[in-house]
Amino acid sequence: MFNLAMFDVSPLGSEFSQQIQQQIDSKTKPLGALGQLEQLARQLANIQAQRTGQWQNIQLAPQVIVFAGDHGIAQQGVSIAPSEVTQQMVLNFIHGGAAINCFCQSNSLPLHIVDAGILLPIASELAVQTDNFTESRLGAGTQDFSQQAAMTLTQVEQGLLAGKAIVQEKIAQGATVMMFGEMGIANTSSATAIASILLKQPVEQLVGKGTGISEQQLALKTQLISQGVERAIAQGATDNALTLLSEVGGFEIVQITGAILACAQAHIPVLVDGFIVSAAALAAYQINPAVKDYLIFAHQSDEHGHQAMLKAFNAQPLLQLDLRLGEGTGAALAMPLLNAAASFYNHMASFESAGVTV
Ligand SMILES: Cc1cc2ncn([C@H]3O[C@H](COP(=O)(O)O)[C@@H](O)[C@H]3O)c2cc1C
Ligand SMILES: O=C(O)c1cccnc1
Repeated sequence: MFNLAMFDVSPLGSEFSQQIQQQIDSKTKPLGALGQLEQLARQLANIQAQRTGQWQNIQLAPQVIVFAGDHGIAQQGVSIAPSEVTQQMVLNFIHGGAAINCFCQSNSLPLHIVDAGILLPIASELAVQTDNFTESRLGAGTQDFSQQAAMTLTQVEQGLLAGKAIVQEKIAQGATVMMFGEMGIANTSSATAIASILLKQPVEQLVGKGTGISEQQLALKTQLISQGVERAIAQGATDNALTLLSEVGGFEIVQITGAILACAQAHIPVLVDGFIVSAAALAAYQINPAVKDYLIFAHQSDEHGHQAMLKAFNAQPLLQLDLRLGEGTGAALAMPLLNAAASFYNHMASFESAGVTV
C-alpha cells in the first residue's frame, strides 16, 4: 500500500554547524568574504555530515537525470511545438546533441535520461542499447488538464515511487549531489498550474511564454491553465499534493517530485534547475517542508513566474543568465560553483597553517 510516510524527510540538524563554521572562518580571508559560496559550503558540509558524519572534506559526485513526459494540454496549442518534439528531443539527448549534453560534457557530469511517459516509447532496440536510459512510463502522455484530471492518483503514486527508485539506484552507485532536468512540450502550463495553486496566486501573475509563444497563445494558455486550476482547487488540491499532481501534474514532474523527496530523505543535496523543476520542488515541499534544507537553487529562469517560486523558498539563486530552456541546463551550469565551494572548504589554508596573522 502506498503511504506518504515512505517519503519522510528529516530537517537538517545543527550538531555540526559550529565545527563547519569554524572551518570556514579559519580560512585565510576576511570573515564572510566568499559570500554566497560560504553559505553553499555550509549547506553542503552539513548535509554530508548528516549523511556520513564526515564534515571536514566535502566530496561531490554529481549526477544529472532528465525526465521526459508528454502533456495532453499541448493539443490546445499552448507551446511553439507539438508533442512529437518531446520524443525527438529524447532521441537528441540519447545521441548527445542537446544543450544539456553540451553542458554535461563541459562540466564532466554524467547524464541519465528517463522516459517518464512520452507519447510514443523510443524504439526498444535503441532503449536496450543505451545504458544511460531508463523506461519508467506512467502512460502515453497525460490527459489535457484544462478539461479533466491529468492522471489518476495511482499514476501519481507510481510516479513518486518510480522517481525515488531511480534516484536510489544512482545514490547506491555513489552519486552525492543530484540535478534534475525535464523535457515535455507544454510542461510550463503544468508547472504554472502547480505554482498558482501552491503559492495561492492567480495564473495571470505566474504564466509566461514558455518556449516563446505569441500574445494570442498566451491568452489561451492563461485561460486553459485557469480552468484546470479552478477544478483542481475544487477537488482539494490546495492541501493535498497527491490530488494536486493528479489534477494538473505531468509524468516527468511527478517523478521529479519523488526523486527530490528521495534525495532529501537520503541526505543528498539537489541543485534545482528552472521553472518546471522548481514546480516539482514546490510539490515536494508541500508533501514535506523539510526538503527545503536539501535544495540549492541554480538559477533564476527567464520564465515569468519563476521569481515568485524562488521567493516562496526564500531562495537566492546562484546564477541569472536569462535561461528559459529547462533540460537541467541551469543546474549543470551552476555545478562549478558547488565545486568551487567544496574546493575552498577542503583546500584553502587556515590562518594557522599558512602563518597569516590578522
Ligand atoms: C526544441 C525544444 C527543446 C527544448 N528543450 C527544453 N524545452 C523546454 O520547453 C518545454 C516547455 O515549454 P512549453 O510549455 O512552452 O512547451 C519543455 O519541453 C522544456 O523542457 C524545449 C522546447 C523545445 C521546443
Ligand atoms: O525555466 C525553465 O525550466 C523553462 C522555461 C521555459 C521553457 N522551458 C523550461
